Amino acid sequence: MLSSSSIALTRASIRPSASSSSKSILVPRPQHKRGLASQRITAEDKNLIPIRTNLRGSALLNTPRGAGFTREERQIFGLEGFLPYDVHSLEKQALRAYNQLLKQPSVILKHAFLASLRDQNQVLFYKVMQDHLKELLGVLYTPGAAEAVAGYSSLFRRPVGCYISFPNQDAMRAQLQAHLSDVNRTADVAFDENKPDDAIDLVVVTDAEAILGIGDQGVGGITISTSKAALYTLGAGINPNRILPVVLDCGTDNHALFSDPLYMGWKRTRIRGKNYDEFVDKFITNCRELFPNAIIHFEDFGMANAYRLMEKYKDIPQFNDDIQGTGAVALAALLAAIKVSGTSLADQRIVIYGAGSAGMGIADQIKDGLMILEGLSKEEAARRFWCVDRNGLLVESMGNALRHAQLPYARPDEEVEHYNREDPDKRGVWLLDVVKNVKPTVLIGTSTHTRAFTEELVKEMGKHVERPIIFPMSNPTALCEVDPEDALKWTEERALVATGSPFPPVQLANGKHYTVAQTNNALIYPALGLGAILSRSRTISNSMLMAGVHALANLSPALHNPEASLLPDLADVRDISVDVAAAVVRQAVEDGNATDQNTIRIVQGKADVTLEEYIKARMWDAVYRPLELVD
Ligand SMILES: NC(=O)c1ccc[n+]([C@@H]2O[C@H](COP(=O)([O-])OP(=O)(O)OC[C@H]3O[C@@H](n4cnc5c(N)ncnc54)[C@H](O)[C@@H]3O)[C@@H](O)[C@H]2O)c1
Ligand SMILES: O=C(O)C[C@H](O)C(=O)O
Ligand SMILES: [Mn+2]
Repeated sequence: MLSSSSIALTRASIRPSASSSSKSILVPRPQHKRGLASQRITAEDKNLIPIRTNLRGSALLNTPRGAGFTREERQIFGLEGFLPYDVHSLEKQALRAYNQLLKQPSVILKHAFLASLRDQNQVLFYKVMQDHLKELLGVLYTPGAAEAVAGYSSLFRRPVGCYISFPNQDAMRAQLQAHLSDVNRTADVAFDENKPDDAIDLVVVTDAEAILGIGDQGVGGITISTSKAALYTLGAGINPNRILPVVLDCGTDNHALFSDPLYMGWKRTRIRGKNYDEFVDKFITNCRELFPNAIIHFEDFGMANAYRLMEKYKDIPQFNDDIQGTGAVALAALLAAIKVSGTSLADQRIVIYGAGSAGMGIADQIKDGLMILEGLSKEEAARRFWCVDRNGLLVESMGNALRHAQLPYARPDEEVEHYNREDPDKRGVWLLDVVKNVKPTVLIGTSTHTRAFTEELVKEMGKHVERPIIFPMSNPTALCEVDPEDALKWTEERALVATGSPFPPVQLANGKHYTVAQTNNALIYPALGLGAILSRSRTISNSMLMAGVHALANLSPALHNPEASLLPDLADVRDISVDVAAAVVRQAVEDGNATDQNTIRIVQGKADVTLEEYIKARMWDAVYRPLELVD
């Protein structure tokens, strides 16, 4: 990503391709102009804008393109003796790298290969990923990332990202400043001048207490931050050099890590309470001061902290991906599913299994949908939900055992007294009882409880509803509540299914294939972030989220073909992101949240580019931009 306010090149100021002559590399720097002229830059032009570097010789190999350095660049930068003779295109390099990757025998080794490739040659890494996105997302991101996080300390080769550790917190500002200086030393940060306070657009931070469905992973959580960061680049073209992936090492309560002699994090039980709050607050305050334009993405915090922090920092540009990103993608899939089933949102009876961050985030987002789209009151909307957690259905008498976010959804105890129960002696009301009594139209899994949606349960649901909507959203794959193939089989193929992790298409009796939508927040968070960054939004509001939901739901293939996937393919995330980010930007402007004058003028129709063109022109591409020698 580049800073929208700092783009200042017009088409006329951009030189032809660097490979045309050695002189072209040495031409004087393009004239920088500020202001609205910059809106005319196009998606093609941006890749011809030179990267300026004062490095020479082998030092430049750290701004690597390996065999991709052109003949001219090799002469000018003194690289000839460092490289084999032949010049290889990025395409050829990508082919070689991909062939090497294929030789890795397991997902974890493939993940490690990709991590090394990213360290060695960022552009090549993104090119390989982009060329094989569908296949490699599952290696780099969910489910592959889970294994890499869990095995972090044994697999470690070199540090990536930013480690902020509780025992070192006194020097936190200096640590973050060191990262900022590092970013500012990176050649490919901005398309024009690199203003020191403008270099970081995005901070992706985890405290690693609730990584995917695999729990507390301590310092290994950095890999979820770096994986999510890579998705921002792949999915929304945010410049990878302008993203800071962070782990807040608050200790760990995972005893397996604790007793591992190779564990690399801080070997203490997790800090809690005041110590924790002050530590996080110090981090956020420093980020706001040092990176004033950056948005903050919270990832995989434990539920209690996740909700508290989201509320505490609601006035700054931040969001919690597990709560808000997941809620948004689930609502988009649900809007598509109800269209296919020919029902309305207000008609749904929704059972959520796993009332944690994701489950309650989904409930909140659907509740907002019911209020905005169907005109229901908050209370009426909340009555559409039955949430089941470890102790069974959430009911009012659970009192203090209910978490704050769960309170609106607790059912009156009288209601369940008359339930037919499998086992009336059990204290709680369990999922099967709930399904039998509620006869839900929608069943969502965010429980981490593998195969909890049993044959009996799914068949029971299918008895009462023509098109059961079943979203087993737990990640990674092994924790999914039901295999989509089973859900379809047990409902005579009537179910509308979407999962959090990728699943192959299911062959139907008629020989056709049912594509299972991957209802993963990766389909929306990159564009949400992009929209917030481009508009320099003061906050990330619910209405911006809802705008993103509608844009995503409108791209559902199922709207045109009821047999098609409920959501567009994650492999097309980059195109999807243009529409979603545009919707987010428009909403930010409409809400008065946007502060970037360029985007405001474009949305108001006062510029000669469309918002979509402008967004595409600001996306970072995996290409070798020409190099420009400076002293
Ligand atoms: N598809 C997506 O985009 C997406 C996004 C976020 C989270 N998730 C997945 O959702 C799952 C939960 O994540 P989270 O962040 O909400 O975690 P969380 O820990 O906040 O929530 C999990 C909840 O499930 C409950 N639970 C655990 N075991 C249970 C059981 N056997 N029966 C009933 N309830 C049980 C827990 O008590 C907790 O309330 C994870 O697998 C995660 O990967 C998916
Ligand atoms: O990381 C993912 O795959 C989605 C989500 O944020 C999760 O925690 O499972
Ligand atoms: Mn997550």
